[in-house]
Amino acid sequence: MACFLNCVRFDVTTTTTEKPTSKGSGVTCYSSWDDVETLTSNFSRLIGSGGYSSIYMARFSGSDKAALKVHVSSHRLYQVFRLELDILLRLQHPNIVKLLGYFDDSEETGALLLEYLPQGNLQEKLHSSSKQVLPWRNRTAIAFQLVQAIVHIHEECTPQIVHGDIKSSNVLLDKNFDCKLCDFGSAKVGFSSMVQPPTMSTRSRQVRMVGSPGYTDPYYLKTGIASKKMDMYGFGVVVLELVSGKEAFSAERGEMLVHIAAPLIREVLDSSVDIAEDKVRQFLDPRLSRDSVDIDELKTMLSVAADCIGSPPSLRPSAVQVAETLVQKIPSLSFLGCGKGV
Ligand SMILES: Nc1ncnc2c1ncn2[C@@H]1O[C@H](COP(=O)(O)OP(=O)(O)OP(=O)(O)O)[C@@H](O)[C@H]1O
Repeated sequence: MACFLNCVRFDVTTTTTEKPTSKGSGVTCYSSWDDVETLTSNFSRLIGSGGYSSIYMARFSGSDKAALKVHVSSHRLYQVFRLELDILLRLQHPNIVKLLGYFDDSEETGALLLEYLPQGNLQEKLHSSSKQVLPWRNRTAIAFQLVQAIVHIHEECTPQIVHGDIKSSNVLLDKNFDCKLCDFGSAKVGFSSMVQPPTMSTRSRQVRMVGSPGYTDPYYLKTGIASKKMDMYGFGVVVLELVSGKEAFSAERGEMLVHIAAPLIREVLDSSVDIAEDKVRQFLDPRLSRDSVDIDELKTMLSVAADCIGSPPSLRPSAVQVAETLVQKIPSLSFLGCGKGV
């Protein structure tokens, strides 16, 4: 799909008398903080929070549910908001969270009004103690939809975008468990494949470099060089989560999933070894019935994850290559209409 490029930067004047305006893109620009309070019924229901923001339930156009992401009262967080706003204004893709509106005081407070995803984030879905187990076919579809979102930002947008923080809590699910990538606050814009981040203060450098435990590309940690391949690393970890049902990082045990999976991954990458079916199945999320999962699909998911977290980054596949592999080797994806456009 062609990237939505007709984005304009809007200068917003904060007054309490102006009415919200709908721009050509269908994105509403709210000019008063009162509007934001009204949308969220005075911030009455918190539905999520992250390192940079708080997310509240909102009502859009008086009735439709929406999510309001607020970055308040800090110049640094305002810059994160501004970056995310500029990016979301450019993006239009079925697997990327949709921007409905925003508030911007041009100084230190910003808010993004986003479509509401009722099934929350993938991390909660996979790792909470809820009895509801995400079926295998949804897991393969989520992997495929996520990689399509990455194809869009890496290859179809001008300038290209590296997300910079691919992880399961940044994958939201709609009522059909279709996935939407969110949180572009760590994105890097405008490079073809690799770029060294600009010089940063020691403090902000630490914030950026540490990343999300369990998901951060070791190559990025070592060099500070961001690239599309760091997104592929994060994607590989999410696929390991989908397969195993294990968290990317267990604070309790101080364990990273990539380390737990390492011996199996080594065998998967060693094409001379035909791995025993039993060994592969042992890695599968124990909440899934073993018989419900086709062994070849399981091997495909593992081998995609193995390639994506491999070293050096230059040998990792592109998002386009992963999308092609998934659709070729997991026939159920074509039945779901997932193969379109690949
Ligand atoms: N549109 C939405 N619909 C439903 N829930 C949402 C929505 N947007 C965000 N959330 C919830 O809020 C959480 C945090 O959102 P998000 O990752 O955008 O915030 P952040 O401050 O950028 O977090 P991070 O610490 O990852 O940078 C999500 O994991 C999800 O649970």
